[in-house]
Amino acid sequence: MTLFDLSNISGNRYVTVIVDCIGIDDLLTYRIPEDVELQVGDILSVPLGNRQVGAIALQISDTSAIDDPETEIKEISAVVSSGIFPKTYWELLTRTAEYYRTPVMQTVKTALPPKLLDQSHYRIKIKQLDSPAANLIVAKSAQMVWDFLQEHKGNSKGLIRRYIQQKLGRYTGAGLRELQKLDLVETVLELPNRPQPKYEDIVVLIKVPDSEITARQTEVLTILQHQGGECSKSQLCKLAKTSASVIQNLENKGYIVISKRESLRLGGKSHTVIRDRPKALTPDQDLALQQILKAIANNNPSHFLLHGVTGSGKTEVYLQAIATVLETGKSALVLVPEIGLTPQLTDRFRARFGDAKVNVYHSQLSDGERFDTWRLMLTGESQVVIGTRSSVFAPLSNLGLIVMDEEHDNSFKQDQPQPCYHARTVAQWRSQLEQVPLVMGSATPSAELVFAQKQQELIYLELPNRIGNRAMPPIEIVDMRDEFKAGNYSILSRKLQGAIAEMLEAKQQGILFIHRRGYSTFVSCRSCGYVAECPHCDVSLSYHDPISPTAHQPKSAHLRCHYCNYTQIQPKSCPQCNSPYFKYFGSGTQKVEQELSKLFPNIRLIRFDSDTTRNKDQHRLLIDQFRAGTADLLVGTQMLTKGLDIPQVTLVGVVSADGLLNFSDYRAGERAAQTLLQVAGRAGRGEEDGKVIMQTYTPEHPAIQAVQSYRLEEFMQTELEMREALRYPPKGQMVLIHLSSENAQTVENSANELAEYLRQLENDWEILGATPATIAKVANRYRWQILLKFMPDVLPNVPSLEELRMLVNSKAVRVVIDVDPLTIL
Ligand SMILES: Nc1ncnc2c1ncn2[C@@H]1O[C@H](COP(=O)(O)OP(=O)(O)OP(=O)(O)O)[C@@H](O)[C@H]1O
Ligand SMILES: [Zn+2]
Ligand SMILES: [Zn+2]
Repeated sequence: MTLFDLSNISGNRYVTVIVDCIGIDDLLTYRIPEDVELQVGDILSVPLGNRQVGAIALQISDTSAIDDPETEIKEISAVVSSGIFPKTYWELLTRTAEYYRTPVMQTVKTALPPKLLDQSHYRIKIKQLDSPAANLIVAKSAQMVWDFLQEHKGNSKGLIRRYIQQKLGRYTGAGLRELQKLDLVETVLELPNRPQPKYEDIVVLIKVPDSEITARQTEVLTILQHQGGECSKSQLCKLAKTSASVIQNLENKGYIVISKRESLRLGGKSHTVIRDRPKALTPDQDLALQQILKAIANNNPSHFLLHGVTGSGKTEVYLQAIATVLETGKSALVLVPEIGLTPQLTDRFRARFGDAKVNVYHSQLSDGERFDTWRLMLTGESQVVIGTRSSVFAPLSNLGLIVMDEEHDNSFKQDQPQPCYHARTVAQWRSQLEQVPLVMGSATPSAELVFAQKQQELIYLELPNRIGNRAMPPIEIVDMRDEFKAGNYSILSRKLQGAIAEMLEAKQQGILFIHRRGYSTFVSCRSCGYVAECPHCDVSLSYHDPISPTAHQPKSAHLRCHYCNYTQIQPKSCPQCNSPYFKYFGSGTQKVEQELSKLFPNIRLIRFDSDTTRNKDQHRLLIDQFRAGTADLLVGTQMLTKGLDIPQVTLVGVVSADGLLNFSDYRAGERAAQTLLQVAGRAGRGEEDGKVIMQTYTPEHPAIQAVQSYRLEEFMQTELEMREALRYPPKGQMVLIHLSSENAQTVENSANELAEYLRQLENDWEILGATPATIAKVANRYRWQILLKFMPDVLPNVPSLEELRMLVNSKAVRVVIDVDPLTIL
């Protein structure tokens, strides 16, 4: 405010806040008391009705947003905590809200863990016990609070703010304010204890048993030998049913050595592992690392694409870059597609940096765990945070590097709740705001990054070969039409059957991939063609065998809706014509399982799909079992494509590539090529060579051709040219507006009216729709959509979610806005 600005003579300042109160999503405005200093992002306590609630300061200004002079603007009660967020944090959140056309409040809720604003997590501490400033206390209230704090000075953690408030009531706010001004007290967010490293005794065999020792001692050493010559002392005691003294005796005699080693919590359990050492890099890895290190050293917000075939050592490059970041006392953020599916990755980080340095953050954590991890990030200590998409908002204050692994993965995009943000887009902003490099890695880069590379907006780093120059497994394409002609009606081609037989013979392991679209098995009546449909959705029900291993499902054969989970028992006869004969369509995991058991009666299978992996530890368990060799073949869906690194796998089979290709979506080709190449990359990662067999009815499809030669570059170039011509993303931009309602007519009318209104706005955009969604009804809600297509500079003209809600103006219609949708089906 300048001296001559008369608009605000009173010197009032206002703050716009979000409050922590269920049901209140609006931004509220409060007056800032004259003697209070505020920063955006401060945590406040404000009056709301007759309560005090937590709030976050979002915007500070000289003018209030409230025009009505009659409205009384209340004062904030207190600043609970100041400066706990990184400076640019709120800018990142507001930019996200703006771009994704969603209210700030909703965006903030996505980013912050629950209960953050709860005052009981904040403590007041005396800064210096006998500070002379204590003599300067004037007000009675300040003196009361000061005396109260003195009384409790024995408590070194300080007092919970709410507790002081309970004891001293209305004096607290004003009193604390004065003490804070005199710099006598400080507010701290209570931090949970960081887990301390645990150590364990490890026994290592150094001399094989000989005639010098007793039979019992020989037995203990033999057991140790069977454990690979190394295991923890406690485990050896258990396995050999012996005591610590017997083991000590063996050390004294020189057969073993006992040493302490850090025990790491891998996959939730405690494991004692050798701390992993950095590997000597290959020249390609080193070249990539050097460029990243240069950007780190110069705080250069460069964006890197680390393009490396599967198994080329990308993770090793991340690890070494992060080691440097940690050495300089800064933190690193590592974004991964789905933690549950990649426990191996987390393990590798823990093994390299130790438990205490690595925090894992994802949505499967409980509220309490999330809150604790969050607070650990706020300490400002140097650390690595590995997490799924929402960790792009991790409040690390001294960030040195952002890594995004498998950047092409669709799970980086949020579909609900809104904002429907893409973590890659947000990560790019964050890199710029915080002046840190961003490394995006992939074996199959997304069209967005290929486009950015063409525009020279990123630095391209390549790892063209697998570690140890291991060959990429050759990919054989089997034309399923030929199988049919040759009289083979099995879902498995002769070639794939042969390869499985060979694999079993050689006692190797394999993976069979089934696309999720082909996952469903439909049941239809042989005489009248009746197909059971979900009563709540516009889809057919899928058949599930009675042998399901999860407890959630009925014991008998049943039908289930994959959209709303509606389940019913498979009827004994057709409800339409009473015929008892049904036909089973599709090639779901269960059907493939049955076929395999028929062809190879002794084959040991593990089924890996959303039926068998309901609970969060199940993924890991099944993968661990498979790794340990308890099965020959892992049969599963999409989930198998992600980062699975099992050296014994020599065969990868794709039952049908067609489900991926036959999509009307403009991204289908890109997605199919990426998925198939990722699946192929699971084979031949160990000593033995691998091979891949892909079954399809359209071997001539360009995506299949590209995958077979392991070269997506040309394919992606053609894709991009095609999309550019149509002004499709990444050159153009899209926004999808979804409307849904339990009332079919209401939603249809609203959708049509909205589309009509948008057309009249005459922006430089194309409007497609309103049309019913591909699946027109889900969980009893009728769904319509409107697609906007434009060049990126038009985005700010797209109505925001709030505006759309006003335009639709019907409580019965739910509106969702999806900027940069990944599917427009
Ligand atoms: N320079 C190196 N020397 C020896 N081994 C290495 C080196 N770099 C990586 N490795 C090992 O090679 C294997 C593959 O490396 P890594 O997992 O880093 O590859 P990746 O590109 O991340 O693989 P994917 O994309 O398939 O997950 C790992 O077992 C890793 O420990
Ligand atoms: Zn029938
Ligand atoms: Zn349903």
